[in-house]
Amino acid sequence: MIYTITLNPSVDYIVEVEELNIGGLSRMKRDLKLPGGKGINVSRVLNQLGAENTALGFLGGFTGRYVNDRLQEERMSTDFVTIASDTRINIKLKHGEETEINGLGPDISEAEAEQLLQKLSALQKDDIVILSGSIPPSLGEDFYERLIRVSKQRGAEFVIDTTGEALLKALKHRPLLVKPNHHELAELYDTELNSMEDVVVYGRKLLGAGAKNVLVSMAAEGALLITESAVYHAKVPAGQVKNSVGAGDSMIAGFVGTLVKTGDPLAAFRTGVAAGSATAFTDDLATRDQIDQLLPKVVISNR
Ligand SMILES: Nc1ncnc2c1ncn2[C@@H]1O[C@H](COP(=O)(O)OP(=O)(O)O)[C@@H](O)[C@H]1O
Ligand SMILES: O=P(O)(O)OC[C@H]1O[C@](O)(COP(=O)(O)O)[C@@H](O)[C@@H]1O
Repeated sequence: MIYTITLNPSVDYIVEVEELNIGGLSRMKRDLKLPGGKGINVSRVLNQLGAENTALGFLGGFTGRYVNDRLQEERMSTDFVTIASDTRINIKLKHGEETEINGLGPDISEAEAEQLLQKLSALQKDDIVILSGSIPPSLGEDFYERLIRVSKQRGAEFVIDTTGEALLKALKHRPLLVKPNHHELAELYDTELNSMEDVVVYGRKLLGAGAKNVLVSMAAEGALLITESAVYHAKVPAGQVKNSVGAGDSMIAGFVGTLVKTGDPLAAFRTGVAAGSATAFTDDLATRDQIDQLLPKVVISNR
């Protein structure tokens, strides 16, 4: 069974303006509210792929109820801890470019945090826990490590998609997969990545530090899969980008969902890339049909 954990869900408020008048008034051309947060996005795409999973994390207030209602409409399996504070609202501003303003996240008490840790005591050997997104400051930077320790004690594997110290600290616990984008990878090692070779060199460092599989996503430039035995590059299929929010999460869902089903990292990579691109080419997250259509158009080569 796959579990996703979203410590910091959101209502993603997508706003499109013709022109952005900083310091003046801009009128919206279009707006859209979506249930967000990285693990929640992973769960929604896993559902599309028919991969059984349960979404865990914290939800609170009117925004938390909105996210929960939307997930129930999609008949998702969820087991969130209800918290006293409001789930955040993240602004995704489209004005030719995409500008994102993400909230820090709500206050979460130790008692609420403990409730989530308790839920992990039901994990079983070979379950997969996907830890995705930022940590609300009230939980403390080491919260992922607490979740990883409990997961490992129960014999579960884990995937982690976060940034900075929290990612570096997780590596020694041997994640099944990490998926930084190329900007996050550069930031992690305080460097600049000027070529694909540079990306491979720094991607391999993540492998050396403990990750079993490394995916480095590079938006329109595709992605790299780096394993102990090989390095592959995938070119993305052609298409019109509508909303790339959630592309990385979709990629993780495609990869993990297919790896669990087939045990084949290359098939998993192909589905991951197709799912990422299918999400970039649609307003909301990708559907199964959209992913299936792109699968044969993903070109993978050995590096
Ligand atoms: N502009 C795009 N065109 C085609 N595919 C894209 C585009 N943006 C993202 N994708 C797909 O989604 C994957 C993840 O996107 P990326 O933006 O790198 O991740 P993140 O959302 O984590 O920053 C990419 O590897 C690619 O397969
Ligand atoms: O927890 P963070 O890092 O603030 O990210 C949360 C945001 O990431 C998203 O999950 C999208 O992530 P990706 O575009 O990286 O896939 C949004 O739904 C959400 O607003």
